[in-house]
Amino acid sequence: MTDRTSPPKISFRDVGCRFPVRGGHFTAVDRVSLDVGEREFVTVVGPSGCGKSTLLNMAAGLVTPTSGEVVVDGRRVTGPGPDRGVIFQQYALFPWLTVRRNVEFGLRVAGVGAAERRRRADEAIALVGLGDFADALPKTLSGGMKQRCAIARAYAVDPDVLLMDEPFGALDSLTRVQLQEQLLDTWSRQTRTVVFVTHDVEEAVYLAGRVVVMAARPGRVHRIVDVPLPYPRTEETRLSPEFAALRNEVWSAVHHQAPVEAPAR
Ligand SMILES: Nc1ncnc2c1ncn2[C@@H]1O[C@H](COP(=O)(O)OP(=O)(O)OP(=O)(O)O)[C@@H](O)[C@H]1O
Repeated sequence: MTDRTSPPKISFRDVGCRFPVRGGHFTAVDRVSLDVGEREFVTVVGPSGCGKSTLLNMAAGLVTPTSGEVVVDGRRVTGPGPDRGVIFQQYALFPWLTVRRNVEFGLRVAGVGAAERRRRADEAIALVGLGDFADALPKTLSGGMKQRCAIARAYAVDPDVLLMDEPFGALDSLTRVQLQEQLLDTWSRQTRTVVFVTHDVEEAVYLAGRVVVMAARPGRVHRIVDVPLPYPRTEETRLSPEFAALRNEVWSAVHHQAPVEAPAR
């Protein structure tokens, strides 16, 4: 499904990010180089604080790199854009708007006319299985349904790239599995490139064609693990010995990272 021979969809080119802290700087991401192909599904895992969100936010244009650059479709990222949809762990829905109005919001901002807005919103709502709840307010929805709504909002704008930061992190494991399957199903039918940050090694392997394992202090790419399991992935995939072997490999890469040596004085 992925074409890694054509020019990359997203290129992290020697990208770094330092945040000012009292008395100096903290290097959150250090010289990361990574190409993500058109239609590729890449997951990013690593210990807490290793810079996963910062990396994603640089691709989203929400954080500016302090060195290097992120390039999408050959253009340097200088800010957010409709070509990149971002989904966070917190649903960030407007509580006073119905599901449909929430989903229409980005389209309204983009100046899409009312009829087209409605059509695209309803299509995205149906895609995430919320068709019966289009007129519901967020407070009447479960956590999983709220997250489906947030995903529908990103889908409606029809971005080429989906940047997802722990989108299922707050959900119970059953809902999480359902949303993983729905995401893969949608991804397989569309032409989207996905970068998905997670703490969950099993989730990382289940979804991805490649898992990027990051290391902390400073945040950098530690290893990249190919996941040559065929799509569509199913329960059988999760129970297969190949899946278990890959999960163990990624788990070891995350949990047995060599300690960072103190810099030479
Ligand atoms: N605006 C900021 N100012 C200062 N330090 C920051 C800022 N944003 C992030 N950091 C630091 O950069 C490091 C990387 O943060 P980041 O949120 O990218 O890590 P992460 O891998 O996503 O963590 P987690 O898995 O816990 O969400 C952390 O040590 C964090 O404290």
